[in-house]
Amino acid sequence: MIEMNHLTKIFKGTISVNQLSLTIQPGVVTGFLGPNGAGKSTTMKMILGCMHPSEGSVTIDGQNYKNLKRPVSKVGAFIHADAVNPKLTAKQHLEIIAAASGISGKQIQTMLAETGLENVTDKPIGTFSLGMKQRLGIATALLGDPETVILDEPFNGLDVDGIHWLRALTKRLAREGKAVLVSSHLMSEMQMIADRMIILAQGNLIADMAIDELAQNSLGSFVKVSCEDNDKLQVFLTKKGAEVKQAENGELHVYQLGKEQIGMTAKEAQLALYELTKVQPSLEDLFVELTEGKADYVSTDNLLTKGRETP
Ligand SMILES: Nc1ncnc2c1ncn2[C@@H]1O[C@H](COP(=O)(O)OP(=O)(O)OP(=O)(O)O)[C@@H](O)[C@H]1O
Repeated sequence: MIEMNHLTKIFKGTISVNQLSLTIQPGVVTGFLGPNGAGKSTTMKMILGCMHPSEGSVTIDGQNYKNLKRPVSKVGAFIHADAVNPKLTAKQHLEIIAAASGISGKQIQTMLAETGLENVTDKPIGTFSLGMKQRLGIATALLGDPETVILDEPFNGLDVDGIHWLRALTKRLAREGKAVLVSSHLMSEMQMIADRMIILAQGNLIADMAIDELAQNSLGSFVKVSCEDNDKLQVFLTKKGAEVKQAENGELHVYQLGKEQIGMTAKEAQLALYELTKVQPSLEDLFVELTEGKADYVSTDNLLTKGRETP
């Protein structure tokens, strides 16, 4: 489990991560979503002790990363596909890490099989495609069978098979009870795998909720309605307190009233309904809605009094 408490990073007066207080729970896949420069990588680097917070703190199972007794069994991370020596083979790369961390050779074979790299174990990493390097990075992260798994943009460069494989893998890791934090720009991908979603924009927390909750809380969900006289129904629905927008094709998009209430209102107005469909916005719609106008950089004045820091 990862716990952040007012976690903040300031680079030369600019806030990159602003007062994040969050918990990444075991047993679930938590999606970490945000546009370029939102602060996802900076947050992950602070979790992993590669960067010092300017303010606040972050712990893994109650400890700072540097105080963890056997870090490989606590947390495994994939941050950069290129953070490897290209002259080494995949097997040599994993052997070096395993030797340094007291991990058995059997576990190397398991990870090579798990990540689909069995046939290229003896090839230099420099000859690998981006997708193969991603797989190797994930194998490295999982080598110590860690309780917490952090994957930064793991879907980059994966082909269709790789995407399916990674979806299944992240879900399985969560089912095994691990805390799985996955960052991505790909909202559709996050929708497929995440149980919970953390959304950042310009370092600020925009949302931290279960996927279902996120969709329900959105003002964007509505009921699509069509009947024999849409104009007449619109008048009736507005009287009941609904907000109604008429689309270009004439159908009504009804907010703040449920399907049953809309159906009863149509019955009252003696109108035959042709369509009554609840429309949940996609994660992409939600993201636009949640970040709109809320992502401006906040003033750094207060934080700057507590110091500025470079990495
Ligand atoms: N070492 C650094 N020095 C100065 N500014 C930095 C440094 N690292 C990150 N930043 C700034 O912090 C902000 C957040 O960057 P970060 O890489 O964490 O975002 P991100 O959400 O991971 O984006 P991306 O998906 O593009 O990698 C950006 O404005 C970035 O320019």
